[in-house]
Amino acid sequence: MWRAVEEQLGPLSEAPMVPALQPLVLVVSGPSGVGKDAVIKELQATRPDLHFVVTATSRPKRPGEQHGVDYLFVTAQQFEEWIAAGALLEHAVVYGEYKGIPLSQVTNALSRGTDVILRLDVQGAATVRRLLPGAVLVFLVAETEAQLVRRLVDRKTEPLDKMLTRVQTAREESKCAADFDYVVLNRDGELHAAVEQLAAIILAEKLKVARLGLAGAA
Ligand SMILES: Nc1ncnc2c1ncn2[C@@H]1O[C@H](COP(=O)(O)OP(=O)(O)OP(=O)(O)O)[C@@H](O)[C@H]1O
Repeated sequence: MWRAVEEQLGPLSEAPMVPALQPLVLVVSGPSGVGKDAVIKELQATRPDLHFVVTATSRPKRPGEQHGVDYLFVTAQQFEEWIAAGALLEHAVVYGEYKGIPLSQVTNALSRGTDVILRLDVQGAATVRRLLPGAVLVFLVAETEAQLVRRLVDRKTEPLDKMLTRVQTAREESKCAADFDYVVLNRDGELHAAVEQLAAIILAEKLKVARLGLAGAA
């Protein structure tokens, strides 16, 4: 039968129908207190195949945070040297402290074929959209503004003046969802559901025809 098919239609190709999946860059963003760190930590626990970029910051460590794990805690001077050397993909002053993404972490992971997860504030996400147009941008939201502030208050990491700035900024940033590709609702007590949704986004994005280079291939 095989031979008959080949005789009628010519040799049957053993070439893969689908090229190897390309690594992607996924940005998790959203206002302060929405749960970016919490969601990323939970995703990290189940997905050793992803590279979670360790953001550099000049802000002081919060209790329980570890250098090189939660953030790279560096001095403002070190930060400025990195900026001058072009060693950061993106950087900004957020609530009076530097935050930035070491470029080498991103390029090294992508060249190994590994997907990269970035945690960025809203202005950083906009910068990455310009620099890496293929990046997938996810906007995390809480159920309500009140819920977001409850989380920040319960976290007990900000004094009142910093809290006011964060809530005011969150008000503005909450209007930015339209600049993102996906919105994920991080409901209180349902972190796991938000993490599952992120994993679903990663999978769907990797299988997109355009990303596989198949668009217009016919
Ligand atoms: N789904 C959830 N249910 C209950 N608590 C949550 C949930 N998600 C996050 N939290 C808690 O809310 C607080 C804020 O979360 P987290 O620190 O991850 O926010 P963030 O977006 O990273 O904030 P920032 O930008 O200020 O660093 C933390 O104490 C975290 O444990």
